[in-house]
Amino acid sequence: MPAAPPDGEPALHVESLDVTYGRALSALRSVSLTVPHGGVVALLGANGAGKTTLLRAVSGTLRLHRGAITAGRVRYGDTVLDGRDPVAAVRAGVVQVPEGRRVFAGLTVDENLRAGGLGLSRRAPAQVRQARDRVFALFPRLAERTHQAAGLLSGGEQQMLAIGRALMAAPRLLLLDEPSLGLAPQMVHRIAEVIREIHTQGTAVLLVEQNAGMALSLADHAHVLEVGEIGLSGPAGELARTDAVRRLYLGETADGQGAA
Ligand SMILES: Nc1ncnc2c1ncn2[C@@H]1O[C@H](COP(=O)(O)OP(=O)(O)OP(=O)(O)O)[C@@H](O)[C@H]1O
Repeated sequence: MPAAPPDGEPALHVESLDVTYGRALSALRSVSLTVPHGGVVALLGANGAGKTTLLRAVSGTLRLHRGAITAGRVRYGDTVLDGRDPVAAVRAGVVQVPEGRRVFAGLTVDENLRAGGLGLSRRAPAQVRQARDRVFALFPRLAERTHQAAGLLSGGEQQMLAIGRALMAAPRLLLLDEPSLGLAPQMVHRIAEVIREIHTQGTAVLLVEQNAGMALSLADHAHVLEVGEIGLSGPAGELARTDAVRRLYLGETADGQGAA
């Protein structure tokens, strides 16, 4: 892995990015943002705004979905990422947890975790053990279920496993796509705590969330995507106070009350 930039310095650079699917569908237009080393950045937006597409462009999984970068570029430090090579992204230290907590249902918890470092050059068993210990410290429930088939875990536990599997690659930047989707409030709270802990341990996070309240409480900085373009950007606390974000994403009515 290349050397990390100093804390707080931009590490991920998305520069004037255009992405299309197939020949015609333009999903992102001239999107620019940065994620600082060790920072948390939230990406909000309505369904279909292009949030997942942006994560795919960074994690190198665009091509799997017939998408391509047609202008601009993505780089992590000095490494240019072309949207087509997930292994290059993992080697640069960038790992995505896809939406829908896709775990290997027929494999055990332990086997799922072992799959997490694949693509990296062979690591010493001690390094793998260290990565797994870190995951188990964050998610004691997984430690109690190492030999259980992942498909038998609850939804929240599967989300923990999906995050844990990504952490096995010891990322510098974790891309999280809707980690709270479909989870009970208590589990959403737990996932938020875990994201905070991951950040405290020095991993940067780019967080896509429909739960804007949670995302803005975790992030330093946030962007709102509107139909493929960045509409609003700013410090998370400031964005949370803008009328548009309060109404559209935090469920407040025009008189400032919470929606029923
Ligand atoms: N594989 C694909 N092929 C064609 N079009 C796609 C593909 N994936 C996404 N799109 C389109 O690209 C646009 C952006 O979709 P994307 O999934 O990135 O949005 P999103 O903000 O993540 O939405 P959601 O919150 O619903 O997941 C949408 O118009 C969507 O229909």
